[in-house]
Amino acid sequence: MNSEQLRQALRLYLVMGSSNCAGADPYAVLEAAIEGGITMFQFREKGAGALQGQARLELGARLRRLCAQRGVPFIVNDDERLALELEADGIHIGQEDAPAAAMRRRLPGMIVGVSAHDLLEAESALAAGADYLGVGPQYATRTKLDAREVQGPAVIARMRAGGIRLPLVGIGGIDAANAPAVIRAGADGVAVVSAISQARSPKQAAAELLNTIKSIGRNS
Ligand SMILES: Cc1ncc(COP(=O)(O)OP(=O)(O)O)c(N)n1
Ligand SMILES: Cc1ncsc1CCOP(=O)(O)O
Ligand SMILES: [Mg+2]
Repeated sequence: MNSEQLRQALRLYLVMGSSNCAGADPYAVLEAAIEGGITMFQFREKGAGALQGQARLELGARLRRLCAQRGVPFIVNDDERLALELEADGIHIGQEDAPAAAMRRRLPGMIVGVSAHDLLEAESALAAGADYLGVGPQYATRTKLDAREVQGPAVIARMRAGGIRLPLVGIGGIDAANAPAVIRAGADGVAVVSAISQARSPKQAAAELLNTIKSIGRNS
């Protein structure tokens, strides 16, 4: 996937694990979200109540197959071994995870996404060979209890003004109402958990977010 294709894939990025689905079946939630138009998926089986071991692997394999059937890139959060086992399209790592340069070397051909909270981290991720950045939390989030301070879209504008041209998504507390500010600040797309996975209709929520993003267009 070239950088322009990756920008397109990042437009509406669903990040989700079984504990984010308010009791609903994660397979059904992902299927509905794909019907609504999500363009990328990250398997993030993390936090209280998350599946472990074989159950985690089995759910990951089912979600991976669904993404492959529907042509949606499948990314694994944090776990290099799981990414290899599931033949993922990529991995997403944060500042507290394995170094991006090592992932780049050890997972040839995979997309490597890196979390960045400021211009310095964005520059380091770029130097380490990151393919895209996840920047947040943009707004208050109840999904990630150890999230850093809320940054607001201004952090994305600062990265763009500082010369960061990498494909980039905002994450954290994003919904259809505030997504336009994130895109206008220079993001290629938005990454969301609860706005889709906990919506009454994940399909409708995804479709509404995608329409909103399309109506703004890209700025970077
Ligand atoms: C697209 C995207 N951006 C940021 C993150 C957060 O990653 P990280 O900081 O490693 O935190 P955890 O998700 O691992 O708790 C992400 N997962 N995806
Ligand atoms: C994984 C992650 N990284 C920064 S905020 C966040 C959680 C975003 O979840 P939500 O979209 O429900 O606020
Ligand atoms: Mg992580």
